[in-house]
This record gives sequence, C-alpha cells and structure tokens, in this order.
Amino acid sequence: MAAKGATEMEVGGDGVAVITICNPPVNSLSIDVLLSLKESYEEALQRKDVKAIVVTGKGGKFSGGFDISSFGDLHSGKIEQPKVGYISIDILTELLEGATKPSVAAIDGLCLGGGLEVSMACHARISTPTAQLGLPELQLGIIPGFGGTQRLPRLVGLTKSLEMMLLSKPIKGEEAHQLGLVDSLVSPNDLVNTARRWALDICEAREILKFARAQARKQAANLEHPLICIDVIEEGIVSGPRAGLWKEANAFQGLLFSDTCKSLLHVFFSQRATSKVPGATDLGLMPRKITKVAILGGGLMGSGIATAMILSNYPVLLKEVNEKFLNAGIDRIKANLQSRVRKGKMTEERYGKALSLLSGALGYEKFKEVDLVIEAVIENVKLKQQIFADLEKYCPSHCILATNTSTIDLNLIGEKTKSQDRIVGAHFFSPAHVMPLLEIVRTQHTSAQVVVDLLDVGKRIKKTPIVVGNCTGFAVNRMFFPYTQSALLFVDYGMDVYKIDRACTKFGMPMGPFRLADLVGFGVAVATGMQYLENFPERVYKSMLIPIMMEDKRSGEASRKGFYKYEDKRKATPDPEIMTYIQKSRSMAGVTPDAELMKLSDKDIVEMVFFPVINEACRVLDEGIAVKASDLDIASIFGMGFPPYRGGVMLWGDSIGAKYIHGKLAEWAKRYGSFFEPCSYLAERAAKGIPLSAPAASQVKARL
Ligand SMILES: C[C@H](O)CC(=O)SCCNC(=O)CCNC(=O)[C@H](O)C(C)(C)COP(=O)(O)OP(=O)(O)OC[C@H]1O[C@@H](n2cnc3c(N)ncnc32)[C@H](O)[C@@H]1OP(=O)(O)O
Repeated sequence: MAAKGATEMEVGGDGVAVITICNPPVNSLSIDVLLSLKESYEEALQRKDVKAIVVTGKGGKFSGGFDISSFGDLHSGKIEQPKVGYISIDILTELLEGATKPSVAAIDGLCLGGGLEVSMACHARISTPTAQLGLPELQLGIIPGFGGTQRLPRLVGLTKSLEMMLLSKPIKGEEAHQLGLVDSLVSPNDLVNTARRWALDICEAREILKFARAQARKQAANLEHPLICIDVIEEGIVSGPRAGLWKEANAFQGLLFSDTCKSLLHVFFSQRATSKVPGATDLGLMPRKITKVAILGGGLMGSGIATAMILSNYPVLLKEVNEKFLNAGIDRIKANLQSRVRKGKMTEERYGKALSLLSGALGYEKFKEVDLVIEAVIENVKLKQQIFADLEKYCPSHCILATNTSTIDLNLIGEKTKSQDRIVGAHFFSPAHVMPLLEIVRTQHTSAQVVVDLLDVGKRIKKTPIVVGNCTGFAVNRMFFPYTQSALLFVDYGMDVYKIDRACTKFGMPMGPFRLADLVGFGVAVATGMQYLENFPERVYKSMLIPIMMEDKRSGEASRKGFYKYEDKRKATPDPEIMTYIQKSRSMAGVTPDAELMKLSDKDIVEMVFFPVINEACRVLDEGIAVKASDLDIASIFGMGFPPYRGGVMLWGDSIGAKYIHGKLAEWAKRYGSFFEPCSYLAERAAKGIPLSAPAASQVKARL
C-alpha cells in the first residue's frame, strides 16, 4: 500500500533542518506522516551539520490534524493502531520536545488538532496573522490525543484553553500571539526564514546556558537551586513566557521548603545576630569615633589588616622594628592593593587614595594620636607583654589596645599593664583583607565600650564579627583544631590522605584538612599544636607525620612540597612520595592500619572529620566562650569555609541529631582513644533529645 503522505527534510547552510509535512490537501497527519516525522527528526538530531530544526507544512498549510480518513481504517482494524501513548509520549514528547536541538514550528494556514499539538511540542511557534489554530477534536467525539489538553492550558491559560477545546473554537494567529501560543507574527514570505533565525537564537541561548550551568556546578556542585534557576530561564526562552512562569512558580514552591533554603535563611539571621552581644550592645553605649589606627608588625597578618583598614578609609600607621621590615610590610600592602586593581575591583585612583592613608613608623612617637592599636607580631608571649607595656606608656588613655593573637590567653598578654579594661582580641583570618570574619575576644576585664567600638570598626571594614570569651584558641581555632587532628589520626590508622581531602571538598569545604595544612604552613600547624597540647592534652592526637615531613624540608605550599606538590602556580598535585613519611609516622604511632577504615564511604569520612569539630564546638558553647550556637555556625562558615548551605556546624549537627553523633564519637573513643570522647554537653543533649543549638536553661556561664 502506498504511503499516505510523508515529511521532507532539507538542511540549509545555516545548520537548520527544515522538515515539511507533505500530505495534500491539508497535510493531515496519517500514521505514515507521523512515522516519517519521527525519522526526519532522528536524522536531524544525529547529523552533525544540523544545529536546529524548523517544522512546517507544504503549500501554506501547517496541518489539518490527525488524518480523519484513517479513523475508519483504525476502526476496522485495516491499519494497526500504534501502542497507546507511542505518538504522544514517545514521539512528540520524548523525541521532539525533549530534543537536545531546538525546534521551531513555522505556521501558516491550518494548524488544527494534531497539527497544533505537533507545533506545541516544538520549542517555539512563529505564525502568520491569518493562520488558524485550534483543537477541534471534540467535534468528532474524541478529545485531543497528542498532548493538547496538557500543553494548551500552559500556553494560553485555563479559561481560554477550555473554550478552545470544549467549543472546538479555533483562533487566528493574531490572537494566538496575544495569548502567548505563538511567539512571533510574520508575513507568509518571511515565515520560514524567521523560524530558522529563531531556532538558531535558541541554540545560542542554549550555549550560554550550558556555560552558565558548568560554572554553577563548578562553584558549588552540591547546590541545586542555581541550576533550577537556569532551567527556568531556559523554559521561558524555549517555550514562551507563560510556560516559563509556570515552571518558575513550581520550582519556587519546591525550593522554598528545601534544606538549602532553610540553612541559608538561618545563616542570614545568624549573621545579623552576631553583633547583638549581651552585656555589651544592650547597654545603650554608642561607638566612639576611631580616627587613626596603628598596626604593629608588617608581616602577613599585619599587612593584611592594614590593607583592610585603608580600604575602608582608616588612616593607618604601620610600625616595624627596622627600615627593612617596614618596607617589606609596605610592599605587601601595595601588592594586596595591586592585585585588586589587576582584578578590576579597584581603580588606579582608588589605589592612590588608599595608599595615601598609610604611613610608616619605627618608634612610638606618633602613637599619641591613635585611637586603636592592633598588635600583629609573632606569637611570643614575652614580646607581646613588652609591647603592651610600651603601648600603655605611649598611647592616649582612651586608646583601644587590641591583639591579633590567634591562640595566646589575653590575660597573659596584658599581665604587665594596668589597662586590662581596654585590652581586647581582634583576631583576623588570613588573608586578613579577604577573609570576612573578625573574632573579637573579650576577657572578664574588657569594657563593654571597647567591645562596642570594635564591633563598629568591624562593620566599617565589612567584616562579620563574633564576640567570644578568652581561652587558648578562642572559639574559631579551637573548633577547627580537631578538623586536622582527626584527619591525621585516621591517616595513621590507614586512611588515604587524598581520599579524606576529596571527601571534604565534595561535602563542600573549600579544601580538605591536608590541603589546608599545606596552605597554612606546617610551622604554624606545629606551633598551634603545641599550644593545644599544653592546654588540652587529653584531646590532642600526637601525630608525628607533620614533624617528620618538616625534617625533610617539606613544610607546605610555601616550600612547594607538603602533602601535595606544587610545581605550577598554586596547583596542588598528589605526591606518591608522602607514603614513605606516612609509613614512618604509622610505625612511630605503633598502630596497625584498620582494614575497615579503607572501606568507608565519603559520608563516613566526613563524619569522622567533622563530629570531633561539633564535639569541640559544644565544649566552646558549654564553657560560655561563645554566646550562642548560631555564632559558631557563622564562625565555621566565615572562618573556615564550612558550606553555608549546610547552615554551619551546629545546625548541620542538629540535622544529623545529637544522639547519632554521640553514639559515633563514643564508639570511636573506645577504638581510637580519648580524642573522640564526647563532652558532657553533647552527652546530656543526646540523652535528653535536646538539639545542640537550643539555649541552655542556665544560659551563659560567668565566663564572658
Ligand atoms: C490526536 C489528535 O488530537 C486527533 C486529531 O487531530 S483529530 C483531527 C482534528 N482536525 C479536524 O477536526 C479538522 C477537520 N477538518 C476541517 O475542519 C476542515 O476540513 C478544514 C477547516 C480543515 C478545511 O475546511 P474546508 O476548507 O472547507 O475544506 P474541506 O472540504 O472541509 O476539506 C478539504 C479536504 O481535506 C480533507 N480533510 C480536511 N481535514 C482533514 C483531516 N484532518 N484528515 C484528513 N482529511 C482532511 C477533507 O476531507 C477534504 O477532502 P476532499 O477534498 O477529498 O473532500
């Protein structure tokens, strides 16, 4: 039997395949035409020279719909009925609508029933003003069967689509355009060419969207909502504004109840709540004006802090011990600023202005003019004590005396002065002009006024402050010390360094504990370790791995070799050589690798690295070092790069549950030692089923 119509396909030099429905007199859709449409599509999707598709009808008619004359053949069984849904779902939805290449329908004349349905499965519709579009199926005692009941309401709205279907009432191209069923109106002569251009424009938009998707995945692989946003934008481009709006509305609704949204809302409010500090900001004190700032030490931290200050228009006096160090410090500040100019974040003019706010000093003569001093010299208690005694002598009596120490007890630093009420910690995170957190440390002597003043400075230099109590490591470093500690412990027990780092970055950390140790430098890591060992010996794991590597002149990124090698600029490559050190460290620790640890999933690894962090965060909270759990969430996000979409360590901990965390820690404590011992705060909350972040009944001990 001769075929009842077919489609023809022609591929132009522009990469557009024009598929024409040919079945005179009205280009009705016989089964043959539909199968031929399928074949043409498949060929177009396969061919490399085809970028986009236009579907049209021969002789100024798109299509009069399903071939009514074959109804009888179907009834009599003369032609076999395709399996239910084959045309509507397999061909029109999966193949046409779901195609990776965009298609546009070019409509003139009739576009009825199955014809309109084919055009609605395309990604856009261009028509002439006089074209006739409708779904008249009900006239024949049937209903639209190729997706019309679903696609038309999305394009023209419920009321209009009901009218068009129930009354079998077609509309003209003009009205279809107003309703959004048709995307553009053109004269019959321009029809196919306009449709070609439209299809190519969708291709270009798709390329841009593809790039945006890749970027979004690279930035935060765990996040779904940026990709959904791109999908929704694409829907609008491809299927018109109404379809786009529907997709937007549905996606919005879904995201509103997502964990990501809940976590990010928590971060939003928690960040604002950090500057509400009981016993300081609730006393009605106004911040005093700070007109000049002095910074002691032009090293990495000092120069970073000075950069942050001059960028926010504070005149800065940088003091060093000799000309050479001073110049080196000033050069570092210049380099910090220049990097901003290079990245286009700052004009040359702004650069000059910022630099003009900086002056250098070798002595204390000009310190009588300053309102705030930030000491950022090396971590040496004796040196700091001497400096604070000098500052008391040379600075005006109202001047705030801040230290950028990251670990040393402030009472020790100020021991030789009578200025305890104006001594405060201003702990910045490296690089200080980039990292957004400022940990303000107050002792029992620090005045509320000084805290209020420093909060104001923090706001002006665009840092997120958290106000914490005084102890070794304060809140942030204390909380994150166990991050590297547990990683080092598990490496001794047989786990792979790079597997741990990978699990952490997949979880959403900017870098794993070993890449971080490389960045910070092993010297700092060991010095900090000593402080902890002195103060919290029961929960320090004495890994020899870092000291062994240091003996071999591997001390992290600065020496181009640490846990990774750094041949190229900053690019970290795993280094098989580290196995020698690891084996040595393992034999010194006298442990036998635990075969079970090798089988762990990424989720297990993340728990092993982060549950000790949560445990320490609980101690910090219990001791009153932090005022509230949400401050620790902010500290973890802004100080260590904990993924904000997980809400911070405490909120994340609560999403897992105190009981589970407690159980795991207790089990590991039995197996691997006291480092994992769950603290009493965690134990109590696990037993009573109270969230970790819920305020205690007797909130905040007298520590602050
Ligand atoms: C699954 C899907 O949802 C189901 C469907 O698509 S069902 C089909 C839906 N389509 C329709 O109902 C359209 C029916 N056709 C019409 O209403 C009118 O024919 C029309 C408005 C298209 C044209 O009207 P008009 O210009 O007066 O010409 P008319 O004489 O009716 O038709 C011209 C020829 O085309 C044929 N024809 C029209 N529509 C046809 C169709 N869908 N299938 C097969 N042949 C069709 C007519 O039988 C006629 O053939 P003839 O010359 O051999 O007698």
